Amino acid sequence: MTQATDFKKNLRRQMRKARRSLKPVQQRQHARGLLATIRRLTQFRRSQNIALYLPSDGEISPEEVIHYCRKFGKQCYLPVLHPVRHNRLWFIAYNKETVLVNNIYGIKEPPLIKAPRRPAWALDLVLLPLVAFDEEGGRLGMGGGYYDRTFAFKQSWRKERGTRLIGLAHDLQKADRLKTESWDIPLEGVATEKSFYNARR
Ligand SMILES: Nc1nc2c(c(=O)[nH]1)N(C=O)[C@@H](CNc1ccc(C(=O)N[C@@H](CCC(=O)O)C(=O)O)cc1)CN2
Ligand SMILES: Nc1ncnc2c1ncn2[C@@H]1O[C@H](COP(=O)(O)OP(=O)(O)OP(=O)(O)O)[C@@H](O)[C@H]1O
Repeated sequence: MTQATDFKKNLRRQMRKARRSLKPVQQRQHARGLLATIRRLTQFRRSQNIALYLPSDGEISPEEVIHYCRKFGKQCYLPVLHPVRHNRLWFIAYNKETVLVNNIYGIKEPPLIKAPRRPAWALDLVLLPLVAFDEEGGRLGMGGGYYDRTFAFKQSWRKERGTRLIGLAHDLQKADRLKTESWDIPLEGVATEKSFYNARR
């Protein structure tokens, strides 16, 4: 194994452990703090179709953001593992009536049958989960390459066009500058319970 992969593996283990160690009361505070960070962003205010996720493995919870979206008539979507195309995501509408099932990782997702889905490029904003981030928009995920593959089309688009990608994390998931791989899709920023780290300064 190369030194770089070793580094990623260790960082993943360390950050996943740190976020899992947060107490329920801290998780709830962070979920509220995250909403306070997000609702101020123009990128969020202007967006109508927004993809989020349901938290797992100690991830910061976007559930307060989901409630806020519903209250203000924004449509939420959840990622669903693509049944055929390897390591890609589909985005399915998520409403109060949506029934959820566990995917292979034990993360809740809407079932695919008959559900209205939206192509990745037609989402206004994607609030994506991550394991570690840096202030330049670098992201380390769970290692499946799901988001990188699904949003690979962004590499050929002008930066300011199309679907906007913002990472969500606990502030403690901030790392020193992460080495970017050729396939990594840069984030335009990362929102935590404390701040918004704008990578486009
Ligand atoms: N809440 C949430 N939903 C998400 C993601 C995410 O990171 N968080 N994903 C972001 O991509 C996708 C799922 N990707 C995932 C990739 C790996 C593992 C995982 O737990 N891996 C195990 C080993 C896997 C195995 O059993 O083979 C591990 O590392 O312990 C989980 C989710 C789509 N949905
Ligand atoms: N656009 C792509 N095309 C083909 N393979 C890709 C692409 N993007 C990523 N991969 C592959 O996916 C694997 C996992 O990538 P990486 O470790 O960067 O995932 P991650 O961003 O941490 O995971 P996730 O996006 O699921 O949270 C790598 O081996 C990489 O080669």
